[in-house]
Amino acid sequence: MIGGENRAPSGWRVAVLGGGAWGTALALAMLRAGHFVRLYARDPETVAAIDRGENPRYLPGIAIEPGIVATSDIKAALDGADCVLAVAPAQALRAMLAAAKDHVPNAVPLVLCAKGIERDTGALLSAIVENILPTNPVAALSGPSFATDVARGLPTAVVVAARDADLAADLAARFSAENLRCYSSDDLIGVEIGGALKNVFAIAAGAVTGASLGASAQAAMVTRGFVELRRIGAAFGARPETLMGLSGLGDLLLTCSSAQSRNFAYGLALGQGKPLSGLPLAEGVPTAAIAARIAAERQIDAPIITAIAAILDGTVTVRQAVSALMTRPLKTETDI
Ligand SMILES: NC(=O)c1ccc[n+]([C@@H]2O[C@H](COP(=O)([O-])OP(=O)(O)OC[C@H]3O[C@@H](n4cnc5c(N)ncnc54)[C@H](O)[C@@H]3O)[C@@H](O)[C@H]2O)c1
Ligand SMILES: O=P(O)(O)OC[C@H](O)CO
Repeated sequence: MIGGENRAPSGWRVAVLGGGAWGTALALAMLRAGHFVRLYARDPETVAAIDRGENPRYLPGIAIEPGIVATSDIKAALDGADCVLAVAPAQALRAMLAAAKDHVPNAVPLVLCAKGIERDTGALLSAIVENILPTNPVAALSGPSFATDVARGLPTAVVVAARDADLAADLAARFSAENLRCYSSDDLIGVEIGGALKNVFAIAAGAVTGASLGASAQAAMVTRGFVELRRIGAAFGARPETLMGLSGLGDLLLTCSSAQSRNFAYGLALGQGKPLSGLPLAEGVPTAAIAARIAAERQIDAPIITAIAAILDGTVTVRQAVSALMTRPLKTETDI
């Protein structure tokens, strides 16, 4: 057991796994919601920095208020946890859960906070949890929420989803605080799909801006991208109203309109022909590849996703992709 527990009587012991931008911001959000928070960061330098009240690598310039117990010992982070937030990048989730597996208390909720689809398998992140931790109920927290905004305590609304509506509502109530408003949903798959696919379109939006294709092209891309998101969502059984909500349309609008988004910034560099190596995490890169494969396998018309995947793997240039998209056979707009 780690010392220094200071949770409110009604608070939970929340284990946050992942010491990057989002893990640190969510640890702060959980602290402000009255929980006792342990933050697992595999990098001891991050642990030392959080102990000093900062995380300069991932949240530069943001003060980390005292109260978070940081550790690079995953067993200690999980000991006695009432709830676990998984905040490693999507492609690292399986490895992190494998390391956590023997220490996650039985039956406590595992809340997915990453946004992506596993590139090698096409698995949604909830399927990975259900495979590795079959006795832990899965939830997902998603929606338009930049880590810096949440860490600064700026007003933010997200959705917490679980297959069990009562669990989703309970988690949403426990996670909400003055400046974090959590809606609940029982459409876990819908929330996952929206959060994963919006990253691909954020890259596309950045590329449109970077290549100076104009505001009209930007609006067209976001609108038609949302059609693709809805098509793929439907194939996975997502409810349309979920895709219209915070985790789908809401997050699409945020990340397609702000260079604060790392996916948008990645696309911007792509469109400008700048080097891509060394840029921060852009979850849309692996998700584009697997989403294009899923669309092809399931015969879902997803030309923008396919174009972004082809640009990212170097098969076509941005200009060639735009030309191909603009000269596709005409169709009715409502033909989704
Ligand atoms: N940053 C945001 O604004 C934000 C907001 C909402 C959702 N998200 C999502 O949260 C997820 C994480 O993003 P982030 O912003 O924290 O990324 P980040 O690059 O800031 O940090 C990633 C962290 O994960 C850790 N990590 C990587 N592999 C690991 C492993 N196998 N085991 C343990 N830790 C591992 C890294 O050490 C790092 O601390 C992504 O899916 C992202 O889409 C991010
Ligand atoms: O910086 P991005 O592009 O990873 O986006 C962060 C969040 O997903 C925004 O909701």
